[in-house]
Amino acid sequence: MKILETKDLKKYYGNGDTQVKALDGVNLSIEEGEFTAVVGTSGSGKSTLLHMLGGLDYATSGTVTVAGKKIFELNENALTIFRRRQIGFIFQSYNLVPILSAYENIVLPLELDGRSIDEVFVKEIVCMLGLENKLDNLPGQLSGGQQQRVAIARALATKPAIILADEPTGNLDSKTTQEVLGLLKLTGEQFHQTIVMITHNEGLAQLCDRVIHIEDGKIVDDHAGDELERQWEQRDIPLKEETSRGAAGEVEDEK
Ligand SMILES: Nc1ncnc2c1ncn2[C@@H]1O[C@H](COP(=O)(O)OP(=O)(O)OP(=O)(O)O)[C@@H](O)[C@H]1O
Repeated sequence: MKILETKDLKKYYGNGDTQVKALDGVNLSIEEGEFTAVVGTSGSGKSTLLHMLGGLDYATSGTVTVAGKKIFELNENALTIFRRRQIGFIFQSYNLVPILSAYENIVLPLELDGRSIDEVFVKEIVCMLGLENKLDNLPGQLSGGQQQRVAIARALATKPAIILADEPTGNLDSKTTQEVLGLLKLTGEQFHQTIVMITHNEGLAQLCDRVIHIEDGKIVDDHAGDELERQWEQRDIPLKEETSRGAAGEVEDEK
């Protein structure tokens, strides 16, 4: 089932000579349960695309349809509620509330939405992510990898239609990156989640079901992930080095 679709999606910033076409006609269709990586050089439009998919901002033109709903037809209040219920966000900087425990952070979006907490489901997520002994810790008492696992649990707990991850392992060392990404994949599969992840790391992108390359606000390539790379958990192979943020050519060469 198609869970996410964009049609001729455009986002322009500014006017006249200084206008930036951050997204310039993106057509994208994502099936439920797919784990998609969005790769591109700095300034190519990745974050703008994620913001549009998550309804954090309105587009200049075009549509985004999430779970059958054209999100830009919603007014700001309705969009906020839709976002809270249907989108799970995972950011590079974790974005946990420092004065709340790991458990309180995980269930916060449910509480903000006045929803009851499915304790059995939350426990299942927490156990899969290996957080059962860390639930009382404040974020400051957790490692970066643990904090990101809390953020993954928080994103999963609301059972959103899609999870959007912006460089979720950007602040982690390579070993923790593998661990956290492996857990994101595993929990995504277990709970049949649809995940769209921005990354600069071509090696990480190849672990996903699908890899989309974006340049100058346009999709320039869209292909399946590397089947061999995706079996890295069993083979314990090192990931490819991170691609350069600045060089468009290197991303192309990596394919
Ligand atoms: N609020 C804004 N106002 C004006 N221009 C913006 C704004 N947000 C983004 N841009 C511009 O839109 C283009 C795409 O930016 P975007 O942040 O989507 O790129 P990105 O691929 O995520 O980059 P990075 O990898 O460096 O985070 C850039 O040229 C950027 O300068």
